Amino acid sequence: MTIQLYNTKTRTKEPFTPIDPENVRMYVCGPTVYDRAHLGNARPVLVFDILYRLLRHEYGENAVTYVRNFTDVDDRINETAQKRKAAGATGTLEALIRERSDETIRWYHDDMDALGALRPTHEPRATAFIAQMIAMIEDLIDKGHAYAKDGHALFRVRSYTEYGKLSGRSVDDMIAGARVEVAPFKEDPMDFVLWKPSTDDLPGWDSPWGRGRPGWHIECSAMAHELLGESFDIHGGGIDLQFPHHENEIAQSKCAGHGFANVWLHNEMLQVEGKKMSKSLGNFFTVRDLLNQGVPGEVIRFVMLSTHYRKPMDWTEKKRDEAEATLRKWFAIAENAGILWNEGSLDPELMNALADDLNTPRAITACHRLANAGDPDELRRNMEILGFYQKGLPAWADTSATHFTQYEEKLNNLRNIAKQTKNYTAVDDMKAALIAAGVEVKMDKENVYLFIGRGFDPEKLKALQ
Ligand SMILES: Nc1ncnc2c1ncn2[C@@H]1O[C@H](COP(=O)(O)OP(=O)(O)OP(=O)(O)O)[C@@H](O)[C@H]1O
Ligand SMILES: [Zn+2]
Repeated sequence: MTIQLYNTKTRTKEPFTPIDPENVRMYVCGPTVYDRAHLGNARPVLVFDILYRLLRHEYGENAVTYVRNFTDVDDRINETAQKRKAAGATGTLEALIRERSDETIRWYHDDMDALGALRPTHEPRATAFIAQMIAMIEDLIDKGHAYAKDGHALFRVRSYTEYGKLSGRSVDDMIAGARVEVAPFKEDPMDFVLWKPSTDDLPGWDSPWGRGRPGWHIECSAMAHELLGESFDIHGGGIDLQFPHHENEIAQSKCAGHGFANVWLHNEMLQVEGKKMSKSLGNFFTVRDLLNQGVPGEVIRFVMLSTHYRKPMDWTEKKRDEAEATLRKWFAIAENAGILWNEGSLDPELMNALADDLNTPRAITACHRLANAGDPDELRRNMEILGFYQKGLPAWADTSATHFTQYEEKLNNLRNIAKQTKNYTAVDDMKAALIAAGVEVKMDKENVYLFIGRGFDPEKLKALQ
């Protein structure tokens, strides 16, 4: 199978050839861990999860190294820690900063696990690689690509003639269009920060330029180099990072003499009314908000994969409902799979779609066809590669009749008693509790029938026992 990927660097779809098929290497820019991830942040996670699965399928489970970092040097993390300290929290500021990053990472894992995203091979925290960042900056200064001034280290953008190639802009256009900061310590307004001083009340690390902290861009260059080597195959992230973040990563790494990434992949944005969902615009909701509203992780995943990653998309109730209905149908078929469901091959149309620059909408169409054909083993196998079937059948889609029998019997008994006593309170109460647990209740003269409804919560159901 030939995997084709759209390389932002060349603006063409290219056949993918790894440097070393026994160790295919991918780096994706991860989150700044200051707060819960919003739904937009989940898009790159799911897109690169599909690519990770595809590469593992093609080259072998142990032949792919996937690195996604945590940016844990950030003013917004510090602010929360400072507020907690001011409110009387015990511990040093460093400890409170660490606590904030730790809890955000925990949330991130919980949320992305719920979407069925596999954990990357390495999830480095920037603060664990400060020494490598300092070494890389020193090297750039030695080579004349960077300079130190007033406690800062800056990258000399005009020393790298290829600057702007990834995003297809010239340095002068970028100066005209971008918000470049003019500062007394800069030779040129385009130059960007590799290292900056820290104030006494904030965390900092000793460096040849004084106590300070790294700029955001050097973090990714240093971690990618340390964990993936001089050259690697794929670098990914959202299109919002193409400039300046990725442009700067390339400049730093190339000038340090590294080959860096061969293929650049960028996912388009999740939007709200035509605008990027973002923290700064305030037009966001978190993955956890949706999960708490009873939207299953599989449904979120389905909606996200229904649009090709290079197209902008939005989240709508209609998409959610359709995704939920489709998955219910698929799970109802796939749950009848036999123990050897994993033995057969994957559907060629589905695999071709994924190999064609991760065409997940076409892969989903192929899955629809398999569902209509009705072979549970085959459907389950193909749902698995799309990540819909991670930990067995999800409770919300469990349609097995026995699941509800005890509750149906109990409600029926209550009704029989009520028919004698003419007091229906207990029946109405149980019905209300079932509905609150997301169960649909239907009754005819003889029987009670229960079905899984919207927002089904097995825990609430258990409380009714
Ligand atoms: N609306 C979006 N749609 C798709 N991807 C997004 C969106 N917003 C951010 N991303 C991606 O999420 C990842 C994590 O980004 P980062 O931590 O910088 O986001 P953030 O600063 O929390 O978000 P914001 O951009 O809302 O301020 C990056 O790969 C970024 O490209
Ligand atoms: Zn990055």
